[in-house]
Amino acid sequence: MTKLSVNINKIATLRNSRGGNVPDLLKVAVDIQEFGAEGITIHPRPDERHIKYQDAYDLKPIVTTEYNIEGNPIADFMDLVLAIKPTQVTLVPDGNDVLTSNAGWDTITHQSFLKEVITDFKDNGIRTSIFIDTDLKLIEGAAETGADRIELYTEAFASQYEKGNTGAVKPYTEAALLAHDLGLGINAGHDLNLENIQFFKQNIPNLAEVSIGHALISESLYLGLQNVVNMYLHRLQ
Ligand SMILES: CC(=O)[C@@H](O)[C@H](O)COP(=O)(O)O
Ligand SMILES: NCC(=O)COP(=O)(O)O
Repeated sequence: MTKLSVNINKIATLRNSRGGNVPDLLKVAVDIQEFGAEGITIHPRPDERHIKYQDAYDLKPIVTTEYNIEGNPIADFMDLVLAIKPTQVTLVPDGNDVLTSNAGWDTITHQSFLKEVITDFKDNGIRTSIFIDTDLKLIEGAAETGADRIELYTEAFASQYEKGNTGAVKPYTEAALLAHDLGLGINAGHDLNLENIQFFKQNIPNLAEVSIGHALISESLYLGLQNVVNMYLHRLQ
Protein backbone atom coordinates (compact mmCIF):
# COMPACT_ATOMS: atom_id res chain seq x y z
CA MET A 1 0.00 0.00 0.00
CA THR A 2 1.36 3.45 -0.92
CA LYS A 3 0.52 6.19 1.59
CA LEU A 4 -0.37 9.71 0.46
CA SER A 5 1.36 12.41 2.53
CA VAL A 6 0.12 15.88 1.59
CA ASN A 7 2.73 18.64 1.71
CA ILE A 8 0.98 21.78 2.99
CA ASN A 9 3.78 24.27 2.32
CA LYS A 10 1.66 26.12 -0.24
CA ILE A 11 -1.21 26.59 2.16
CA ALA A 12 1.28 28.46 4.34
CA THR A 13 2.45 30.45 1.30
CA LEU A 14 -1.11 31.69 0.73
CA ARG A 15 -1.63 32.39 4.45
CA ASN A 16 1.61 34.37 4.73
CA SER A 17 0.74 36.53 1.74
CA ARG A 18 -1.66 38.56 3.92
CA GLY A 19 0.02 38.13 7.32
CA GLY A 20 -3.09 36.75 9.02
CA ASN A 21 -4.39 33.20 9.50
CA VAL A 22 -6.42 32.68 6.34
CA PRO A 23 -6.32 29.93 5.18
CA ASP A 24 -5.95 28.31 8.60
CA LEU A 25 -3.05 25.88 8.19
CA LEU A 26 -4.06 23.71 11.14
CA LYS A 27 -7.67 23.40 9.96
CA VAL A 28 -6.51 22.44 6.47
CA ALA A 29 -4.25 19.75 7.96
CA VAL A 30 -7.14 18.37 10.04
CA ASP A 31 -9.43 18.35 7.00
CA ILE A 32 -6.87 16.73 4.67
CA GLN A 33 -6.52 13.85 7.13
CA GLU A 34 -10.29 13.56 7.45
CA PHE A 35 -10.49 13.39 3.63
CA GLY A 36 -8.33 10.25 3.85
CA ALA A 37 -4.72 11.31 3.40
CA GLU A 38 -2.35 9.12 5.43
CA GLY A 39 0.17 11.84 6.28
CA ILE A 40 1.06 15.51 6.44
CA THR A 41 4.41 16.77 5.17
CA ILE A 42 6.02 20.14 5.80
CA HIS A 43 9.31 21.60 4.71
CA PRO A 44 10.24 24.48 7.04
CA ARG A 45 12.97 26.37 5.19
CA PRO A 46 15.45 28.66 7.00
CA ASP A 47 13.81 31.79 5.55
CA GLU A 48 10.36 30.56 6.69
CA ARG A 49 8.98 31.59 3.28
CA HIS A 50 5.98 29.34 3.89
CA ILE A 51 6.03 26.92 6.85
CA LYS A 52 7.26 28.69 9.96
CA TYR A 53 9.12 26.83 12.68
CA GLN A 54 6.20 27.54 15.04
CA ASP A 55 3.84 25.83 12.55
CA ALA A 56 5.86 22.66 12.96
CA TYR A 57 5.21 22.69 16.72
CA ASP A 58 1.54 23.66 16.31
CA LEU A 59 0.91 20.84 13.85
CA LYS A 60 2.34 18.12 16.06
CA PRO A 61 -0.82 17.52 18.22
CA ILE A 62 -3.19 17.60 15.26
CA VAL A 63 -1.33 15.34 12.86
CA THR A 64 -2.92 12.03 13.85
CA THR A 65 -1.69 10.23 10.75
CA GLU A 66 2.03 10.31 9.81
CA TYR A 67 3.95 13.52 10.36
CA ASN A 68 6.87 14.05 7.96
CA ILE A 69 9.20 17.01 8.38
CA GLU A 70 11.60 17.67 5.50
CA GLY A 71 14.67 19.85 5.45
CA ASN A 72 18.41 20.35 5.40
CA PRO A 73 19.81 19.13 8.76
CA ILE A 74 21.30 22.45 9.84
CA ALA A 75 21.48 23.03 13.61
CA ASP A 76 18.13 24.84 13.90
CA PHE A 77 16.40 22.12 11.89
CA MET A 78 18.00 19.36 14.00
CA ASP A 79 16.81 21.07 17.20
CA LEU A 80 13.30 21.53 15.79
CA VAL A 81 12.89 17.92 14.71
CA LEU A 82 14.41 16.45 17.87
CA ALA A 83 12.05 18.60 19.96
CA ILE A 84 8.94 17.67 17.97
CA LYS A 85 9.78 14.01 17.25
CA PRO A 86 7.61 13.55 14.12
CA THR A 87 6.93 10.14 12.60
CA GLN A 88 9.57 10.74 9.95
CA VAL A 89 12.29 13.22 9.05
CA THR A 90 13.34 13.53 5.40
CA LEU A 91 16.81 14.97 4.88
CA VAL A 92 17.08 17.29 1.87
CA PRO A 93 20.39 18.91 0.81
CA ASP A 94 18.81 22.28 0.04
CA GLY A 95 20.78 25.50 -0.04
CA ASN A 96 19.14 28.52 1.63
CA ASP A 97 18.64 30.31 -1.68
CA VAL A 98 16.96 27.62 -3.78
CA LEU A 99 13.51 28.28 -5.28
CA THR A 100 12.62 24.69 -4.42
CA SER A 101 14.42 21.44 -3.74
CA ASN A 102 16.60 20.74 -6.76
CA ALA A 103 18.92 17.85 -5.89
CA GLY A 104 19.28 14.69 -3.90
CA TRP A 105 22.10 13.84 -1.49
CA ASP A 106 25.57 12.72 -2.49
CA THR A 107 25.50 9.86 0.01
CA ILE A 108 29.11 8.95 -0.69
CA THR A 109 30.75 12.34 -0.17
CA HIS A 110 28.51 13.14 2.82
CA GLN A 111 28.34 9.61 4.21
CA SER A 112 29.87 10.27 7.65
CA PHE A 113 27.75 13.42 8.20
CA LEU A 114 24.57 11.59 7.21
CA LYS A 115 25.44 8.61 9.43
CA GLU A 116 25.84 10.94 12.42
CA VAL A 117 22.61 12.84 11.80
CA ILE A 118 20.61 9.70 11.08
CA THR A 119 21.86 8.02 14.24
CA ASP A 120 20.75 11.05 16.25
CA PHE A 121 17.23 10.94 14.82
CA LYS A 122 16.91 7.14 15.07
CA ASP A 123 18.08 7.25 18.70
CA ASN A 124 15.08 9.54 19.27
CA GLY A 125 12.61 7.18 17.64
CA ILE A 126 12.23 9.16 14.42
CA ARG A 127 12.09 7.29 11.11
CA THR A 128 14.70 8.64 8.71
CA SER A 129 14.53 9.16 4.96
CA ILE A 130 17.10 10.57 2.52
CA PHE A 131 16.08 12.63 -0.51
CA ILE A 132 18.02 11.07 -3.37
CA ASP A 133 18.45 10.72 -7.13
CA THR A 134 18.34 7.35 -8.91
CA ASP A 135 22.10 6.79 -9.24
CA LEU A 136 22.57 3.22 -8.00
CA LYS A 137 25.90 4.04 -6.30
CA LEU A 138 24.11 6.71 -4.28
CA ILE A 139 21.37 4.27 -3.35
CA GLU A 140 24.08 1.92 -2.04
CA GLY A 141 25.55 4.87 -0.17
CA ALA A 142 22.17 5.61 1.39
CA ALA A 143 21.99 2.07 2.75
CA GLU A 144 25.42 2.58 4.32
CA THR A 145 24.19 5.63 6.23
CA GLY A 146 21.71 3.55 8.23
CA ALA A 147 18.69 5.43 6.89
CA ASP A 148 15.35 3.67 7.16
CA ARG A 149 14.14 4.91 3.79
CA ILE A 150 15.03 6.87 0.69
CA GLU A 151 12.82 9.45 -0.98
CA LEU A 152 13.26 9.28 -4.75
CA TYR A 153 13.50 12.84 -6.13
CA THR A 154 10.98 12.66 -8.96
CA GLU A 155 11.41 16.00 -10.74
CA ALA A 156 13.32 14.45 -13.68
CA PHE A 157 10.63 11.79 -14.13
CA ALA A 158 7.82 14.35 -13.96
CA SER A 159 9.35 16.72 -16.50
CA GLN A 160 10.09 13.93 -18.98
CA TYR A 161 6.71 12.24 -18.49
CA GLU A 162 5.02 15.54 -19.32
CA LYS A 163 6.87 15.44 -22.67
CA GLY A 164 5.62 11.91 -23.34
CA ASN A 165 8.82 10.12 -22.38
CA THR A 166 7.42 7.25 -20.29
CA GLY A 167 10.83 5.55 -20.38
CA ALA A 168 11.98 8.14 -17.83
CA VAL A 169 10.49 5.97 -15.10
CA LYS A 170 13.02 3.17 -15.74
CA PRO A 171 15.84 4.53 -13.54
CA TYR A 172 13.33 4.93 -10.72
CA THR A 173 12.17 1.33 -11.08
CA GLU A 174 15.77 0.13 -10.99
CA ALA A 175 16.60 2.33 -8.00
CA ALA A 176 13.54 1.02 -6.14
CA LEU A 177 14.46 -2.60 -6.84
CA LEU A 178 17.99 -2.05 -5.51
CA ALA A 179 16.76 -0.08 -2.49
CA HIS A 180 14.37 -2.87 -1.55
CA ASP A 181 17.12 -5.47 -1.89
CA LEU A 182 19.27 -3.33 0.45
CA GLY A 183 16.50 -3.17 3.05
CA LEU A 184 15.57 0.46 2.42
CA GLY A 185 11.97 1.64 2.44
CA ILE A 186 10.93 3.64 -0.63
CA ASN A 187 9.28 7.06 -0.63
CA ALA A 188 9.03 9.46 -3.56
CA GLY A 189 8.21 13.09 -4.19
CA HIS A 190 8.60 16.38 -6.07
CA ASP A 191 6.41 17.42 -8.99
CA LEU A 192 4.20 14.35 -8.78
CA ASN A 193 0.67 15.18 -9.92
CA LEU A 194 -2.71 13.74 -10.97
CA GLU A 195 -1.42 13.12 -14.51
CA ASN A 196 1.72 11.16 -13.62
CA ILE A 197 1.00 9.54 -10.26
CA GLN A 198 -0.77 6.37 -11.41
CA PHE A 199 1.89 5.52 -14.02
CA PHE A 200 4.65 6.20 -11.50
CA LYS A 201 3.01 4.04 -8.83
CA GLN A 202 2.52 1.17 -11.31
CA ASN A 203 6.24 1.17 -12.11
CA ILE A 204 7.72 1.47 -8.62
CA PRO A 205 7.62 -1.77 -6.60
CA ASN A 206 7.27 -1.45 -2.82
CA LEU A 207 6.48 2.26 -2.93
CA ALA A 208 5.63 3.07 0.72
CA GLU A 209 4.77 6.79 0.51
CA VAL A 210 4.45 9.68 -1.88
CA SER A 211 4.58 13.26 -0.60
CA ILE A 212 2.76 15.67 -2.87
CA GLY A 213 2.19 19.37 -2.39
CA HIS A 214 2.55 21.94 -5.14
CA ALA A 215 0.48 20.17 -7.79
CA LEU A 216 -2.12 18.87 -5.33
CA ILE A 217 -2.84 22.31 -3.89
CA SER A 218 -2.89 23.85 -7.37
CA GLU A 219 -5.23 21.14 -8.72
CA SER A 220 -7.49 21.76 -5.72
CA LEU A 221 -8.11 25.32 -6.92
CA TYR A 222 -10.06 23.83 -9.84
CA LEU A 223 -11.30 20.49 -8.50
CA GLY A 224 -11.66 21.05 -4.73
CA LEU A 225 -9.34 19.79 -2.00
CA GLN A 226 -11.46 16.85 -0.80
CA ASN A 227 -12.05 15.69 -4.36
CA VAL A 228 -8.35 15.93 -5.29
CA VAL A 229 -7.21 14.04 -2.18
CA ASN A 230 -9.64 11.26 -3.08
CA MET A 231 -8.51 11.28 -6.72
CA TYR A 232 -4.92 10.71 -5.55
CA LEU A 233 -5.99 7.98 -3.12
CA HIS A 234 -7.88 6.23 -5.92
CA ARG A 235 -4.91 6.44 -8.30
CA LEU A 236 -2.59 5.06 -5.62
CA GLN A 237 -4.67 1.92 -4.98
C1 LIG B 1 11.90 17.91 -0.87
C2 LIG B 1 10.77 18.28 -1.72
O1 LIG B 1 10.71 17.93 -2.88
C3 LIG B 1 9.68 19.13 -1.18
O2 LIG B 1 9.83 19.44 0.14
C4 LIG B 1 9.65 20.39 -1.97
O3 LIG B 1 10.92 20.90 -1.94
C5 LIG B 1 8.69 21.37 -1.44
O4 LIG B 1 9.35 22.55 -1.15
P1 LIG B 1 8.68 23.93 -1.64
O5 LIG B 1 7.20 23.80 -1.30
O6 LIG B 1 9.40 24.97 -0.85
O7 LIG B 1 8.87 23.99 -3.12
N1 LIG C 1 8.96 15.53 -0.79
C1 LIG C 1 8.14 16.10 -1.84
C2 LIG C 1 7.11 16.98 -1.24
O1 LIG C 1 6.93 17.02 -0.04
C3 LIG C 1 6.25 17.79 -2.11
O2 LIG C 1 6.90 18.17 -3.30
P1 LIG C 1 5.96 18.93 -4.38
O3 LIG C 1 4.80 18.01 -4.64
O4 LIG C 1 5.52 20.21 -3.72
O5 LIG C 1 6.84 19.12 -5.59
